Amino acid sequence: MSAEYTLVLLRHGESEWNAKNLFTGWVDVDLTEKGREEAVRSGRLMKQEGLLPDVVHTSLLRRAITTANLGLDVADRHWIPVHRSWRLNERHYGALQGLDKAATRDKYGDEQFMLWRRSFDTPPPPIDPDDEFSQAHDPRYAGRDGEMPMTECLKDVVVRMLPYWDSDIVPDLREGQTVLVAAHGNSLRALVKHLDGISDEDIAGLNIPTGIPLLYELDADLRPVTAGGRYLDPEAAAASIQAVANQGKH
Ligand SMILES: O=C(O)[C@@H](CO)OP(=O)(O)O
Repeated sequence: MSAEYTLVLLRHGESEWNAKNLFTGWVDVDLTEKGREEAVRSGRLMKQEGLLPDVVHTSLLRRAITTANLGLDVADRHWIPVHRSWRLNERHYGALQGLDKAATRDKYGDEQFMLWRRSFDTPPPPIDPDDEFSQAHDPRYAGRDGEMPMTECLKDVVVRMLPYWDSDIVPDLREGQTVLVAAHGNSLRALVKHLDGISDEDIAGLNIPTGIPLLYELDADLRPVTAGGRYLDPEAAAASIQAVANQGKH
């Protein structure tokens, strides 16, 4: 299999709610200082590897948008076209948005906590539209009434993300562009599941680190030449993956 297309996936740097250990989902929190440094470093890594994106796709959330901006600036690619879609947003965490992960684990137990966090098809309870952490009245989603999630499991994310992959990202790849997708832990898990053909069970064990570019070289059928792709800094990725997996533990 020879590499035909170049795709770079980038989860945003550490967010304020990652640092506080809160379920985030669609809540539009900013990066921490550490998250900004991670974003800058991601740009340096791309530049060092000569991986220069021609186009970037992001979610509608600040942490992904700012990560892409900071990284691309360092890589001198601040000028490339940008496309944004709610379909790349983080998984909507329903009524868990804004709750402390460790307290939620203590209250509901390990099994329920992991079902909500990592099972493929068990969504958390839906959020009340008038909850302070609901996006029901957020103008960026105006007119999306039918499509506006109140909670999502990973399966739901796959269903809403894949149409954008097919309609917007794949055509850029087929044109031979190096494509950067700057998104989120769970929207990228959905994409990686699709690319690598990971089963509904095994995807539970896959975590994406913050701020480390993940390179996928794809063959003519858009299949990864190397399963799982390659992190540009594998050591930092391994440490960060462990930290994500451990979230919710005291
Ligand atoms: O809170 C969230 O939105 C996500 C990503 O930060 O967390 P988790 O890794 O627990 O799915």
